[in-house]
Amino acid sequence: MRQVARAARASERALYSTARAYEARAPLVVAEGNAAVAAGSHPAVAARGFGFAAAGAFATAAAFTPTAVALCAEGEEAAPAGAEGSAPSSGSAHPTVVFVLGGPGAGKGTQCSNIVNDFGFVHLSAGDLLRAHMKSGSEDGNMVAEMIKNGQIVPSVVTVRLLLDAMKASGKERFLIDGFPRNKENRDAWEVTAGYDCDFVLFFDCPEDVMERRLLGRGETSGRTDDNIESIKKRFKTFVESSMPVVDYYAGLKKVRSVNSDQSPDEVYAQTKGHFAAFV
Ligand SMILES: Nc1ncnc2c1ncn2[C@@H]1O[C@H](COP(=O)(O)OP(=O)(O)O)[C@@H](O)[C@H]1O
Ligand SMILES: Nc1ccn([C@@H]2O[C@H](COP(=O)(O)OP(=O)(O)O)[C@@H](O)[C@H]2O)c(=O)n1
Repeated sequence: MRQVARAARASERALYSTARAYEARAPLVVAEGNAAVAAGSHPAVAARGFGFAAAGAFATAAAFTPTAVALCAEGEEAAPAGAEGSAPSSGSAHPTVVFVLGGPGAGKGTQCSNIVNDFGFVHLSAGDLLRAHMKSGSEDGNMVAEMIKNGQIVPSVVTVRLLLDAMKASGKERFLIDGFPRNKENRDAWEVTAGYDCDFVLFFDCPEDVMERRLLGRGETSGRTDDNIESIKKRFKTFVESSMPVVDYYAGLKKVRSVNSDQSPDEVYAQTKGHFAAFV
């Protein structure tokens, strides 16, 4: 099984190189520095001219994606990572990546800080990276700002590049990737561009009314354009329609480690850290 998975990964790498080669023929996608993962699924982006090269590139990405997903289902990461507290085997060819998911206000950022302190992970929040990108005067800053305010998911071509650049810049090997992947396009883009899947998903489960109360509380000081009731409702809708299917997908692979986050921060952390016992 391991040999099969290794051989499959080698062929995935070969496909990935082909995707890279394709990239050279897709100028607008290259302008964002990403592989054959395009913004084509996002009408707002197409309307803003992101989608021009995307149509062809997206078709290519779609052709690669089933391979990556099949590997994810069969590969050797899937089985061991499902075990509570297990760490990836030593000599792993890629960094340890934990995707941290949960609704807006579920407490992802709060708990990530605790894990960083105790288990030596680097915390990368996709939302924080996007907000910094939006303020950096980048060409697509206005589009990102508008999408965040509307609770929409920014095209993966932007987010995956920000995440991979931040990982590289850190020089570290263990990452909590918070608020990502937020939809299927995010997930597929990650697998095609990074070339490997997460080790497991840490999922914070919290009722909507609790999250709403927390977000309105956070909004009193956060200065965030989306911590208001109108944006919050839109974010909840996006979470249910686009993000929960990703959690369900990983649950099907037995990669989800779930925590009830409708408790005090200390109680939530007591549960959370149990999932990281192998990383002490
Ligand atoms: N377990 C908890 N109980 C009560 N409030 C919490 C809890 N966890 C986080 N908070 C607060 O709720 C708000 C949202 O938490 P945060 O960690 O930013 O969530 P997320 O990153 O999932 O959006 C913050 O103001 C935070 O201080
Ligand atoms: N993978 C991601 C993560 C965040 N985002 C955007 O950033 C916003 C804020 O995300 P966040 O993770 O910082 O905040 P929460 O909604 O979890 O509190 C989302 O509502 C999206 O608009 C995105 O487009 N793609």
